[in-house]
Amino acid sequence: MQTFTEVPELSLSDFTDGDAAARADFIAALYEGFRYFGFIILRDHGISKDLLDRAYIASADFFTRPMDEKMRYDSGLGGQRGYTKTGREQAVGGKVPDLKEFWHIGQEPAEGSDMRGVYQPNLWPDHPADFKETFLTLYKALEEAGQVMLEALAPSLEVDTEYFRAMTFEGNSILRLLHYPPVPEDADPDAVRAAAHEDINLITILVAASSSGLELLDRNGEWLPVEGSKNALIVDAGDMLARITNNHIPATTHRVVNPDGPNVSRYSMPFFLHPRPEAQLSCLPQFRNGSEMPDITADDFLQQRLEAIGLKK
Ligand SMILES: O=C(O)CCC(=O)C(=O)O
Ligand SMILES: [Fe+2]
Repeated sequence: MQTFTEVPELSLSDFTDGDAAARADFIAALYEGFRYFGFIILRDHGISKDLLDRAYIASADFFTRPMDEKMRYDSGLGGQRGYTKTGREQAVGGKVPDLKEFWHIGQEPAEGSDMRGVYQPNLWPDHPADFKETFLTLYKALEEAGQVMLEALAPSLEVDTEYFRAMTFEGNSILRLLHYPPVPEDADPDAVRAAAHEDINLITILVAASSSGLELLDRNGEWLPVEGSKNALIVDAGDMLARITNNHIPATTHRVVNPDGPNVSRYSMPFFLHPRPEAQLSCLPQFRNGSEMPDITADDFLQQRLEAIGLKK
């Protein structure tokens, strides 16, 4: 296994527009970065700066509204749609909730799709006016970026190019708009912006945050800051990918620490790429060695994990 001291940064255009050699290099670098860290940084991903800027403006516009307005969109659906206030979600086994509030946007299957009605409907705030259009566009762009990343990973995992695209087609993916407010003076001393956790899903595409704080736990047990260049995407593997590869691709533990500089808000936007609910998370035959986890559907696994993090009623 290739070893690294920093999270590698890759250019997606090598894969999407490069010649055969550039594509092969991208495929190899993605695999090596994912294998070692479960994380890579992605630039030249084709998602426009204008869309990312609009998304950050719309997100900050919503989160700075009065609490009673935000609470109108508290769906009570176990936090899977609309607004969730601070104090609700905590990492598996955590003692205190994270210092964050967030908004969840789910899949909107195409007209005529047999997935219509399967997912909870999205909620949309009245303000800002471009919220729905902006985040449906961003959802689709990040979903496509995630599917391309899995397509690029497929040859290294010895699965068909279309394997992950079929598994995630109209899947139960979530776009999460996160706001970490300035840390309150009376915050529990143990509380952090996001306590150490692993993501539940296949992979996460994270629009690099408005400020630093994200750290991953490396193979030596040390916390390593993850800093993408401006407008880069951070891509990490979740438990579902670890499960089907029998931890060959690790779901790396990560966290968001409280600021040590100015105590200001932090915004980020992770997109959690999920399979379709009925997809089987069986370990691929090429990774079986007797230590693999039992078969489970993506939806059963998700429900177990939502309960563990306090987002299921
Ligand atoms: O805010 C970040 O940079 C990371 C958030 C995260 O890890 C998560 O929501 O799962
Ligand atoms: Fe995460």
